[in-house]
Amino acid sequence: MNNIVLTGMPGAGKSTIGVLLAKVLGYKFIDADILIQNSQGMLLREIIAKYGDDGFLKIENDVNKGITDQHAVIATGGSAVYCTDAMEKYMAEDTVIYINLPYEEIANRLGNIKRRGVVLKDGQTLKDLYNERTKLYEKYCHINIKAEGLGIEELLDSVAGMIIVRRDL
Ligand SMILES: Nc1ncnc2c1ncn2[C@@H]1O[C@H](COP(=O)(O)OP(=O)(O)O)[C@@H](O)[C@H]1O
Ligand SMILES: O=C(O)C1=C[C@@H](OP(=O)(O)O)[C@@H](O)[C@H](O)C1
Ligand SMILES: [Mg+2]
Repeated sequence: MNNIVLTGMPGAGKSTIGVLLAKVLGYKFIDADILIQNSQGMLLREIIAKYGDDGFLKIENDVNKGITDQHAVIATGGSAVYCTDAMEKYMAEDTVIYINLPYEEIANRLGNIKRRGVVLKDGQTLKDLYNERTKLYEKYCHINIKAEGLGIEELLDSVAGMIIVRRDL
């Protein structure tokens, strides 16, 4: 097993869990969103405003594909699931974990999603986005964690447990 890659909707807790998981496993922690910001010297929402959704996704694909670290927990951004090359590389080389939450729980966590910077087409609602992405998160994962109602520590235990089971297979 190489890297652990966390995917899921914005607000699912990828970044929060990722850093804690890295400590538990003794791995490095990489937040792909921070790599994207550093690569452009701009905030995510500024990159989206400047280059549009497609331009942002190209940068996101390149940044994720370009990660060469090993033994790292990688928190991807929610839109990484559209980055086909990067997701295929992650699926081939790493363990991809989808943090799967019901729509209502995501909606409650995301107040102003525009401020965070989300790849959302004009007229598309959060619900539309959730439905569109769910199929992709399910396609590009090795482990689908049902995280409904789990607090941070409970989710951490669940994810770490699944990784240990998979290692033992
Ligand atoms: N298991 C959890 N239960 C409740 N709130 C959580 C949980 N995990 C994360 N959060 C909260 O949800 C918000 C989004 O978390 P974040 O880690 O930034 O998500 P992501 O990286 O998936 O977008 C934060 O306010 C965080 O504190
Ligand atoms: O889902 C999205 O469209 C996005 C999620 C963000 O990351 P988080 O999932 O960590 O919030 C970030 O990559 C970018 O602003 C786009
Ligand atoms: Mg994040």
